[in-house]
Amino acid sequence: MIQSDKETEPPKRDMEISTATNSKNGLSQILRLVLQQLGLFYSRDVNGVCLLYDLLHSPWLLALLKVYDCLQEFKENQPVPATVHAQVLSSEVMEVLCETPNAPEINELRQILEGPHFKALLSAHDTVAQKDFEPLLPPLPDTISESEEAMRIVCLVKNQQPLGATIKRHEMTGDILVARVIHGGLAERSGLLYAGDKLVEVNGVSVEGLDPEQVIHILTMSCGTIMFKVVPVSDPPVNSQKMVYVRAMTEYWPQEDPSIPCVDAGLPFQKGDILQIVDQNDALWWQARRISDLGTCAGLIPSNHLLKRKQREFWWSQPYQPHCCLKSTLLSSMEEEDDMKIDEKCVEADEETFESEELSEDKEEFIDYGQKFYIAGFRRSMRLCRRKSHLSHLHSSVGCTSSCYGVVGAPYEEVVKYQRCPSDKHRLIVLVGPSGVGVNELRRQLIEINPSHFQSAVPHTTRPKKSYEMNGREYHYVSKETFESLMHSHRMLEYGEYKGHLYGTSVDSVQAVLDEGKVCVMDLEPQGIQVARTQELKPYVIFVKPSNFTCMKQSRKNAKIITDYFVERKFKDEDLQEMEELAQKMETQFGQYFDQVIMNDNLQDACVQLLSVVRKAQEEPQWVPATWIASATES
Ligand SMILES: Nc1ncnc2c1ncn2[C@@H]1O[C@H](COP(=O)(O)OP(=O)(O)OP(=O)(O)O)[C@@H](O)[C@H]1O
Repeated sequence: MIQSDKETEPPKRDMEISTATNSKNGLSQILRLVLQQLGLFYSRDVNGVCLLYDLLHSPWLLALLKVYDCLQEFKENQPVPATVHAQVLSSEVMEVLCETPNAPEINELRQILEGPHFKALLSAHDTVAQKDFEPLLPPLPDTISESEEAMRIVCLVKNQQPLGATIKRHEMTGDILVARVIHGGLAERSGLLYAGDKLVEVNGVSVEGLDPEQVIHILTMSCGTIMFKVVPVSDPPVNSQKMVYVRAMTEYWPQEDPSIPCVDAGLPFQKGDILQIVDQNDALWWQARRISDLGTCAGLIPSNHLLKRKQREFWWSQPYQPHCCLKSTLLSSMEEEDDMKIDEKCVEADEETFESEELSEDKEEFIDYGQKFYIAGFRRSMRLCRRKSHLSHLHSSVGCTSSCYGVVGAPYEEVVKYQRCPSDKHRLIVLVGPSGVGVNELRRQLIEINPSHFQSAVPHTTRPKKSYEMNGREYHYVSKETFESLMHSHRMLEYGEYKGHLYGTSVDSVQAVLDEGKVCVMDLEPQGIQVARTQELKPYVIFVKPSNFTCMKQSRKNAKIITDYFVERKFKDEDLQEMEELAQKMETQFGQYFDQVIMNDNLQDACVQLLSVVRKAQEEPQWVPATWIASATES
């Protein structure tokens, strides 16, 4: 059939198509002309044309368009029925025919008028002509007892999806009530069931005296249409609350929660998920959707108050651990002593070697773009100081549960979409990752791509300035008192001690970069994220993650890590294992703060991804804590 069509008349030209758009010619006429045009491409075997040709040529589409054209025609002509009582007319004709003497034509007409199809046709005609589309209801009984409650019959067709309502038993009366109707579910979409409705019958079976579980069993066993007889609640609840968006600061698994009213209605979520809260009417159980699944029906989540209570209970039930999250990132003197012992045992380098290492690193801190640029914030001592706090954190956090941070803060953080105006300062870009994963390498590469746009913050130190250094370039050299005053006034994003000197990065150093209209890129220990999360810096946090051990072993075979011992050495298997382990811990403990995760396997790919993510962070709308925006408008 298609082949014969391919050989049909030569295609008509544009003239015909333009006349075909005249409404009188109808859609099927347009389709006919399109098919003729397509015939030309079909014979030339142009890619995809066969598919389009077959689709447009399908009999169902042609039939549909004909129906459409007919309806259009009737709409324009606006036909009016000659009579709205065709059935009555037909009966009258039949009566007349019965009195008429027998003749073959009269018998034939009688047969036609008595035929069931014809009668049905006349009935349909009258229904349409009288516009009588309401269903025929049985008349109301003459006597209705005053005490009888008004009932509502609700029929729902159960398909693959759940009904979207939960039930409970009234503590005093024992009645089975609709406890809640899930937003977007079948029951809610029907508009016929409300929280508080009393269930009387399900599929003709009385629920009086039954347990909610028994009612659920009846429902589970039913398929197809389910009929509920309910006594409607006198005041159906109206949800007038505005939609709220929150970031989950902890995780929740309904299957593991024995207190959830209905496990199947629960919404599991992970740290960092953005949730749309659609109903907070219940003090204990809210209804929410993940923003990645807004089309689905909502699920139950514990309210802020309930989840906090659960976290507290869980926390107290755990064996005592020195919770690292409550500690300062500053090393205790005891840990420092231990580290010194390790240094004494393993290191044969002296201060002089250290100095020359620092000197050699200085050379790398320049990038050449015809002109020399100095890149601050990559100093070995600063990185080693960070590494120490990193390791101390790793060791002290063994056994620290993932709920640890959740207990300290709220389980949900209200968020809003924030779009940075071009005149606003840039958002601080924070890179986080386990030691050696490539945080500094990526940061360095990003700055090298555009040093006039990306910049690091200049750290502070209490160590004396060396002869070849410049205040405000390698470091801001300050006294111990000044450093400590910055620490105590919370102006330090992170700080630590290395070889008896303090090192750290201040909010003001970051601000200085942002004030110049540049994007400040810094790496931070994850404990520092909370300090950096302020309205003034609006940090966008990127977690740099290692890939699996085998891939890392391959990609890092020529790479070197800096060590405590003033030398760079090749990666060992233990380094890669430790990196993987630490990355997992970081994700478990701090995943709620990560705006983006980048896997650093192939360096070039990771770099391209980083550039794109950083651009999006500055130019596209992002979810940020509502307090960042509220405080901006209030001030
Ligand atoms: N994707 C990669 N492929 C190969 N080598 C890499 C990759 N990423 C980083 N490296 C190399 O791995 C080594 C360690 O990276 P980097 O110094 O950036 O680590 P880091 O995450 O900053 O940790 P630290 O500050 O503790 O040293 C460097 O030699 C770097 O060039």
